[in-house]
Amino acid sequence: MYKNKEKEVVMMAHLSFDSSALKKFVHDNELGEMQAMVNAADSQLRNGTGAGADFRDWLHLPSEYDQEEFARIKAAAKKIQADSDFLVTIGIGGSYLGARMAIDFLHNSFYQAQTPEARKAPFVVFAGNSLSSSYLQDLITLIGDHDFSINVISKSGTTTEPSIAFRVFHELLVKKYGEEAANQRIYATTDRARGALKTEADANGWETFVIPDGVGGRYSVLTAVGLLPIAASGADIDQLMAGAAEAEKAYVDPDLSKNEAYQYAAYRNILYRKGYTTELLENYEPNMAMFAEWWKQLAGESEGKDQKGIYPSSANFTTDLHSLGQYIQEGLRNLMETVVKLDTPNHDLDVPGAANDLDGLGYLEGKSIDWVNTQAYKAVVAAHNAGGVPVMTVHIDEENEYTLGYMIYFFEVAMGISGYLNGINPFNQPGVEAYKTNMFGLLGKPGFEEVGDQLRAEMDD
Ligand SMILES: O=P(O)(O)OC[C@H]1O[C@](O)(CO)[C@@H](O)[C@@H]1O
Repeated sequence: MYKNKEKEVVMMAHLSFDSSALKKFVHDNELGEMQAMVNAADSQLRNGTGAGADFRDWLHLPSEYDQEEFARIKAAAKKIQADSDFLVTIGIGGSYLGARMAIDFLHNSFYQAQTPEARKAPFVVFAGNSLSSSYLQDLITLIGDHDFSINVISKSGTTTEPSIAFRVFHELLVKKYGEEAANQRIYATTDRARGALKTEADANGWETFVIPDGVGGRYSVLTAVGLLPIAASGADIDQLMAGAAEAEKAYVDPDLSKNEAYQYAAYRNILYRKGYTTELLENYEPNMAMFAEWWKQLAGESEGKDQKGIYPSSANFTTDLHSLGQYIQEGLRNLMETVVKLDTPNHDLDVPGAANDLDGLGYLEGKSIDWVNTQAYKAVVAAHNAGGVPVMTVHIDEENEYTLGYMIYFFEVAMGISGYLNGINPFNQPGVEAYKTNMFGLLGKPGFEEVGDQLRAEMDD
């Protein structure tokens, strides 16, 4: 494995935030001048004096997680591993993205195509995150006669997409195993006491796990929402929580010279006020593409409200340098970039030699491919910087559970601070109801008839 001394230092830090490429965009005095505002945001977040204070329980999840529930999650994961080839994980938004990104991040890039023996765990598949009938049928076909279990995840228990998918897979499960045995294969992650799913689970004896009241969907990956599917996939959730717990300690001091998560929040705010209104989260590892999708919900639902907020987008490098790269270099100058850069890959290879040198790559013969990747990253930072795009970098040492837990907490705490810095409630999401109301109207849901009539009339116009 390729390592150097500099990387060893980074490894000890697990994660480090690098703002050195911002010099052209942010003066030296500006960060310090944010300190008073950051102190106020910190107080809102830590003391519950800000809007949305009831949804801050994610802050102490890593250190205070219910140990009885944690043990049950691990036991359920073991049972699923023993009796299932597939775990159908049903949920959407915060009830989906965390588990999905973590499983991609923590496993072989071709996890999905591995044999069960190589994977040493069931194939965790996802449903209920779209309304595509083809997707559902393709998944049914993939599962075929294999053994499977279901983890249905919904705080409300009435979200349309997962509810439909759950009906489909529940029916399939009962058909395959009979009602009683099917009930032993359903794991419901939902509200502690209320809601449709909790009621149904209790009535049927399904094992249930809790989405705590004070944790919103996008902050729930370190609850059973993420932990059960992640554990079932064979990943080490003890290490995931240990990394997050370390970050919980690391990002507690509001002093901007010490707290890198707060620095990130402050720099985003400084840049946003200068007109950099879109942020691209970028990676140089294909298995981090879903991490950006998780981050987009975290940032978008937390900050995009009251007609303001940074628009969260993403790009996957180096592939998107050959598509979005043109726009980033020369398009509308409202972009900022945050790169998640992996410093030590799980595997490294050398560029092979070739008898002839027709592709002109001879000069790279014997060089590590990760070294090439890192030079590409450095080259892109310099090019985008010159082109007028501020770039920040979050360096992570390795792709493992510990680092992922650490990074999850880094971004969560940064978004909380960032939201308060922008004068909004970072923990609600009132805007997501608008499409639901219209959809319910068009679908004819009882109580929404008037909306439906009005929409149909407008559409006929
Ligand atoms: O867990 P539920 O209630 O099904 O909600 C799923 C997702 O829907 C939202 O409420 C809004 O779309 C998200 O915040 C949440 O993560």
